[in-house]
Amino acid sequence: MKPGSPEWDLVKSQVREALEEYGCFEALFDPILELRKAVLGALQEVFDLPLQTKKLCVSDKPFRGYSCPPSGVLQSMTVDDAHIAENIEQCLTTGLWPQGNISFRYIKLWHLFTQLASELEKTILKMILESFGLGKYMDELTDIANYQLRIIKYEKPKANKQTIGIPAHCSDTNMLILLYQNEVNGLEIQNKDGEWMNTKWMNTKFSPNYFIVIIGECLSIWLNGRLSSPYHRVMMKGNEDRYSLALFATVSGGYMVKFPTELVDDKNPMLFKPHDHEEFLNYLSSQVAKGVVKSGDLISHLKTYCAV
Ligand SMILES: O=C(O)CCC(=O)C(=O)O
Ligand SMILES: [Fe+2]
Repeated sequence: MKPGSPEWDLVKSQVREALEEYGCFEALFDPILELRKAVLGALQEVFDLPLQTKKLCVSDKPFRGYSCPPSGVLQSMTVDDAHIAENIEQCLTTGLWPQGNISFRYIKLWHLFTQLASELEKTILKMILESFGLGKYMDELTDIANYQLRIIKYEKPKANKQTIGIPAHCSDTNMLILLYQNEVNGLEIQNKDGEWMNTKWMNTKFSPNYFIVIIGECLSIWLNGRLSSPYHRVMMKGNEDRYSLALFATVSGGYMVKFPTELVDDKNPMLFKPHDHEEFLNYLSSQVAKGVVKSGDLISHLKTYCAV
């Protein structure tokens, strides 16, 4: 799709409409089909490793590395700047397979996945910016982009009872989230009337070539509150494990997230102070450590942090 073509303009207006109404949409993206089997197979192999091995995937930055919250339903591994293959290599090779070998296949796969998904993300971001007449900021936001890749496993419920995979939250503190999953549905997104819509609502038949795209808090703040991040959660039922890959497109530390002046006028006062995103994550992590912030909190920590 060429920027400026009639098709581009049509999709751009659909993206804007969907984000205003739901804060999310489904994007069909065929190039991902080539990687699907290998990428999902690799996820399964990684999460099948012993717990002590997975725990070796660590990071000195908060909310990266291996994580397994107490519920035991969910496990995840997050790599920062995953568009740089060495970062995936460092997480997998030094952490999980010090002897190399097997990990090189995964590095290539996840790097390719990140590259493909980030291309899609850039197209979507460009459409969003253009729809607000802010296309000139695209280069700046591309320069400071950080693509975090999170791989996630949700255990199938025990005793066939529905369980919570991730509690409801609207607090993904990034620009855009692109979610890709195996055939086990479970993601639910809340609409403006407070009703939970599952992925079936978005796609009556599961299709292996789609991403769910959700707007994150950081972009909502950058847009001075013009679009909002929807509450979403993962509910597990049935007798199969769910695997998903989340590409969190975020901003690099050191960059001050500040909305463009075009978005402020007499009718639209400034709602948020500029912030350095990495500083915010350090602050949030200290609040989690103190027990002040808990998983399942229904507030937007970033918006509270930046509110004027
Ligand atoms: O796995 C999914 O589909 C959702 C993941 C999610 O919402 C998150 O990691 O914040
Ligand atoms: Fe989320």
